[in-house]
Amino acid sequence: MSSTTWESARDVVWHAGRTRPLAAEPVPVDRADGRTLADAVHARVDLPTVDVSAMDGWAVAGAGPWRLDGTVVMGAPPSRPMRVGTARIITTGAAVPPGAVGVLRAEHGDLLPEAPGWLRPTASTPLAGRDIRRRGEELRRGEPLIPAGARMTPPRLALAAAAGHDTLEVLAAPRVELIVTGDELVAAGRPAPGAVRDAFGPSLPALFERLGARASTRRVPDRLDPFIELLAEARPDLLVTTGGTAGGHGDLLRRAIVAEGGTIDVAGVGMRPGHPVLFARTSAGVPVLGLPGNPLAAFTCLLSFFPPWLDGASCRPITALDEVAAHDLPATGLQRRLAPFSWRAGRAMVSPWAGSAMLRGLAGADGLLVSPVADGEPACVLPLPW
Ligand SMILES: Nc1nc2c(c(=O)[nH]1)N[C@H]1C(S)=C(S)[C@@H](COP(=O)(O)OP(=O)(O)OC[C@H]3O[C@@H](n4cnc5c(N)ncnc54)[C@H](O)[C@@H]3O)O[C@H]1N2
Ligand code: MOO
Repeated sequence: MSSTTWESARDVVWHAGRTRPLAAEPVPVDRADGRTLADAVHARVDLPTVDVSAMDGWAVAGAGPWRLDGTVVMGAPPSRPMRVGTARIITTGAAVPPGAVGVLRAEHGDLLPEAPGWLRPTASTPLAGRDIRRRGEELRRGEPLIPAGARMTPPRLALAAAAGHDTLEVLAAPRVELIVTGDELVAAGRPAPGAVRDAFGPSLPALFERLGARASTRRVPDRLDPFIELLAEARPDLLVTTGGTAGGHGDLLRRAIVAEGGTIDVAGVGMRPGHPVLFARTSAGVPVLGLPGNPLAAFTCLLSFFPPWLDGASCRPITALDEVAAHDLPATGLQRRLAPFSWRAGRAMVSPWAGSAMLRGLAGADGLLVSPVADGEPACVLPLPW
């Protein structure tokens, strides 16, 4: 299969995710922050559940002065009906008794010193319906509140709890199996001249965690047989490999996928760095994202293709990217260039360390810029999850 455009490759990966959605599981509301909803959340009650006071003061019936007639108990259902000419002490959020015309704020009334137990207004504000939050004015029972595929945030947790939910159906965190190849790699210490310290083992699991996934990591020798065996046995939601993608004599991944009986959907993408990236499925249908070994290329590919895969597997549309008009990345046609950038005076400025094998640019960047197709067009921004 020949090289695919960056956009089409993101679509292919999204569709692959969509055909194998993540499993759903119930979690208590207070454990659901950051999780993705498997089902839409609907209101289980009207909010407010009854007419409630919006202020501290008195619920009043008829025009003043009023005779004081007790206190509304906070959190209790609406109390006995009020008679015209009476007032009841009420606090913010307490149920307004039937028969009340409105709420007189504490600062707008006075207890009469000459007539204990009587209240008079001190401001001439109309009282009909005043400072009452009506039952269901925020939401109605059965109304959809948060759509399936949305990520839970603290205010969404608050909304779900307020609407009566104890548990939520969320998607299981995707299980990623990360396979790091490269016999030249050393796992610890200061690399000797010519040696290469493994940059992915310590960083990509953390990146997956930030993207909402759980990764386990394995090192595999640069030999075909163990790789084929691994592909045949792997059952994660997504298998991610690093290295061995380029079309030279190594080309370990492509040969292993074909030998295992898998299917290659994307063999190379019109992007730099990252053009040898590969997307495939094993014979058991497990999706495989093959990242190039060059460090920046691996990151540009992961940040280009993992989020669309996760959007698909979470049954939501592909997340649209922000655009930036003020940037210094030249147009490169359908062959996109991706570069770490920083904001300077409102302009996205590309890092001088944007080479495929470099890490220094990304380590200090605000985002990754994707070059426009034609001059004068905005560039788009791949957000960084840190
Ligand atoms: N004949 C060709 N050679 C290359 C091509 C090509 O099209 N034809 N493409 C170049 C591009 S572009 C890239 S990107 C790389 C992709 O290489 P591979 O995916 O095959 O990866 P390796 O050969 O295993 O490694 C490349 C490079 O990256 C270093 N590396 C690998 N893993 C790690 C790691 N975990 N931590 C740090 N550095 C790592 C590795 O040592 C190599 O230096 O191919 C070009 N060549
Ligand atoms: O695609 Mo390569 O990643 O330019 O170095």
